[in-house]
Amino acid sequence: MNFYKSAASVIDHLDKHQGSVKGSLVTAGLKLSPPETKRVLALVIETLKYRPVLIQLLDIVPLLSLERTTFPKKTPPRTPSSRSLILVLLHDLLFSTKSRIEASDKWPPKEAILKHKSRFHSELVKLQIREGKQRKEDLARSSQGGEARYVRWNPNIDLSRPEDWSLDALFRHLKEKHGFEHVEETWPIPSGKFFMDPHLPDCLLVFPPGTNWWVEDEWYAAGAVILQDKASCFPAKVLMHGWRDGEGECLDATAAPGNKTSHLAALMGNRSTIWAFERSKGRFITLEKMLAKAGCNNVKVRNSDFLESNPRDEQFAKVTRILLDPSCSGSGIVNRLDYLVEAEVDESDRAERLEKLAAFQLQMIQHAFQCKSSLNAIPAARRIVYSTCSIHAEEDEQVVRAALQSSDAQAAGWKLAPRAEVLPAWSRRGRAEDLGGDETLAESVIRCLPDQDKTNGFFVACFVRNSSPILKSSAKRSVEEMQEEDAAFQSDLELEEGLKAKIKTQAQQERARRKKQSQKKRRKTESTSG
Ligand SMILES: C[S@@+](CC[C@H](N)C(=O)[O-])C[C@H]1O[C@@H](n2cnc3c(N)ncnc32)[C@H](O)[C@@H]1O
Repeated sequence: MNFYKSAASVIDHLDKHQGSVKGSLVTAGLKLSPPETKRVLALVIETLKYRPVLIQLLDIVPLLSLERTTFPKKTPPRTPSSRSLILVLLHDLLFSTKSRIEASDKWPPKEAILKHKSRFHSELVKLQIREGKQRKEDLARSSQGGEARYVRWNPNIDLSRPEDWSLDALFRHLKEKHGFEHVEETWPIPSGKFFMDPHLPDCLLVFPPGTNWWVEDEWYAAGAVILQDKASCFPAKVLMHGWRDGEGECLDATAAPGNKTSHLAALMGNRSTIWAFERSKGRFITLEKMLAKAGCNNVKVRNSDFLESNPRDEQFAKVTRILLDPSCSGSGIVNRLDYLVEAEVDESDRAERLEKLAAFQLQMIQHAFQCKSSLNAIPAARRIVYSTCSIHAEEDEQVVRAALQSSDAQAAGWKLAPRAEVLPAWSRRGRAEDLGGDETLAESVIRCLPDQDKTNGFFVACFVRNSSPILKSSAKRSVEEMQEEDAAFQSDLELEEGLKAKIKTQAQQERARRKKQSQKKRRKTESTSG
């Protein structure tokens, strides 16, 4: 295999399994001499440094579709993906010291790329100007990383305080105090601009990398904005799909530091109850502080181990939805490049560590599967979201598969929610090969890849069961109930499809209700005093 193909195979392998570059050389089955190893390692690391820029260029010059014959969508087994091959070749053409691809001019992949050489060069110059970089080398991924900074607007503060902390007020604040202008989604994000994220249009603001207006800002100090990566907002969003007031309560089994708990509280309009478990004493203190700052009024915190809780305890009888975001390897949190060059970790140590984590994660899911009411023998919990910030299939799809196959799942009828209920507009889904080849299961879960999705690496799966006291079978539901449910579902879809229908935020609705109430009170007082 030639030098470029070897490097591309390593990148494929890293994307799939993570680990160090050196480790990937071995596990990708490449047998190279020491000088070849050195050369391949250097190319992989350099390509990964420039990957965000290379991907932006490939969005503008879509080589995969322009040169489909040379770069097929599916490549034969034991050959690298076309995308990774293009990345390493393009890296050498644009960023290597010799600015050329070191292969015969007759090699079809080189020929195909060279056809578009001048276009790539001119687009690179444009990008450099847009980013304000003097040298093209300055486009390399820095240790700050990322293409965006995400900020979640927290409506709980607006709901619980007399002042105006609404989204509109935030937009005004950003314009007047920091000179930030609200625009439509644009990549790369121009400096001084921000937009609402198309997948979370009601709460997530997207700023250019390097933004830090919140330092010593009153909105941040008040807890009205929370710094939270986009992918980590997905679990609460998926868990609360179709939620209505009066449905029941929620449980967050692994809550600290509390970002997802406070997001859940916001999606519940700060009403009903969230039971929040945290095992560690130190992290529990952080959780309490965080929830107080975020104005969460509906959380009952427990400094205890979820696995030691009794899932059939009467106090949890009303819990219909559970969030499970257990400890994981954190391999998706990539804001530094150290994982690329870390000393080679012994493969067997790595496998053992992942095995232990996966066993714990599975145990947590199975414990949650048992949540049901002992009062009336009607299962209450009907929706469980499992998430990790890991990109290892061992902690993601493989745990989900084992959970589905467990006797607890089979006995209680737990299965995966369909894609339509799990952020359907998010295109990167699970790996079928780690779900027994089942494409439908793979479609049901979400994956995020660092660099490629402008988020941390992340995984979300949603288990559901039908035997719920709330969702009656369609035969028993009235036409009105079904229409209402369809409407709720449709509105979720519309939001997610990025149609950004002008919806009233919960805070606006709450303020209107409060205003109406006080007008009513005033009229009453006026009529009695008159
Ligand atoms: C990935 S973090 C959760 C992050 C949190 N969901 C957030 O978004 O801010 C996992 C947390 O679960 C806690 N934890 C791990 N095992 C637990 C258990 N069995 N019961 C309760 N908490 C647990 C850990 O101490 C850690 O704080």
